Amino acid sequence: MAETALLLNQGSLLSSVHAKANIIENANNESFCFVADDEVPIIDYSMLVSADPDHRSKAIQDLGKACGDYGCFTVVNHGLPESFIRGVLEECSGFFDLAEMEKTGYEPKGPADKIRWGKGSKPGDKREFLKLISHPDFQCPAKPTGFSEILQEYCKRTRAIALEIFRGISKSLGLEECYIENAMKLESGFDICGVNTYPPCSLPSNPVGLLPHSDPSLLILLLQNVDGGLQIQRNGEWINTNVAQNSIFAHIGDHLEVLTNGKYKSAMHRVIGNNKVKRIGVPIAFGPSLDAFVKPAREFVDESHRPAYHEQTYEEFWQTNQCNVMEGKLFNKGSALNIDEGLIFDTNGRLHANECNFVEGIVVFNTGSTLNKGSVLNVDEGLICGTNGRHLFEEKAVLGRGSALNSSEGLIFMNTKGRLRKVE
Ligand SMILES: O=C(O)CCC(=O)C(=O)O
Ligand SMILES: [Fe+2]
Repeated sequence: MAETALLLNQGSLLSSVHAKANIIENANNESFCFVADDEVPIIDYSMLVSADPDHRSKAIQDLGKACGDYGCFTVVNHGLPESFIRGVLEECSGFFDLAEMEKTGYEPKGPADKIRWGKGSKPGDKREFLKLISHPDFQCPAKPTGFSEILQEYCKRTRAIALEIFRGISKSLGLEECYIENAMKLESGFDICGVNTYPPCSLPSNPVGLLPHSDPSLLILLLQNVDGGLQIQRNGEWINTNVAQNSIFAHIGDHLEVLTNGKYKSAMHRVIGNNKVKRIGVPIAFGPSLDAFVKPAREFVDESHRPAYHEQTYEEFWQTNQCNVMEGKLFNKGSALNIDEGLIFDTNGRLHANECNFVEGIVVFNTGSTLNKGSVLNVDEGLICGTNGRHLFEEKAVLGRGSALNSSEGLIFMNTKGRLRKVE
């Protein structure tokens, strides 16, 4: 992997920065400094849309492997001009340069907000962010001049790229090209564009800029001004994403995981800051239509692959996760879940198979548990706690590296060397 993280645009965000080297040298051996020697697959978009069937079929094969093995990939040769990308990043940066009073008008007021601005409030969330609905009705702050226009154009052009990727993904799953598009009613897909900035962080204190999470939606395309900083988790280990100049990072969202019944899993990711430059990240999350019913498609369900996810419309999902736009997991803190005997959650609070076994990285409420139907669970960053009862966990459960379990209501589940331990 390249040691040098290149800045992708010019001007105030200019020059090159050794972000990766700084992080590793200064991180005091804490968990974030361990980065596996692995690289994110690259998808050549021009091959994916090629008229040559051999090129296209090779690209589809690569795409399927990337989705199945990594849950993410870097898109190159997507056709967006470099000057256009630079312009988008500059205008996004310009929004954050506005006087604070221009931005506070977009502070969240209620679930109907179409534009939200705010700052990360948790330790490990150093972002200032703007979130807006980019489809079906594009919403954007009017200032600075030119911001809305270029961002709208970017969202439109990126959407066209995302649709081609969805066609490739459908084919890679052995389905009709338009399968995902039709099943998820993407013509009226609910897309959210995020614009994030992270100040340079003072190392060697904890440099996490955004805590580990997966994103709702089907697919996320992310533009960033620095090559370095975004990490994804694979097989329990963090790997750096090597996003070369003018390329776009893509990762799978939770709802594609649901639709494929876990065949293509959403990518856990986080942002590590650097001590040189402010980072700009522009993720667009392409989601189903609000009225699309998202559940494991029958093509992915059989005797040995039972439906492993909750079924709901995309709108129902947002209704129970209103305040967490682009910030987390399918089931966030405060979600009220109806618990059936034997439901399984992974350490990110995602609902898994309805079986009573322990699997690596998965926490199971077994049938002997006094967590009853109707219990409310608060799920937060690997912390799983019941508000009305005991949890029974198998002693032999093993957690994947990077899991963080904490205390809950008198029971502590510790992740010491990856082993789950129950403390009375
Ligand atoms: O800002 C970034 O680079 C990534 C942000 C992200 O993962 C998110 O907003 O969900
Ligand atoms: Fe994210």
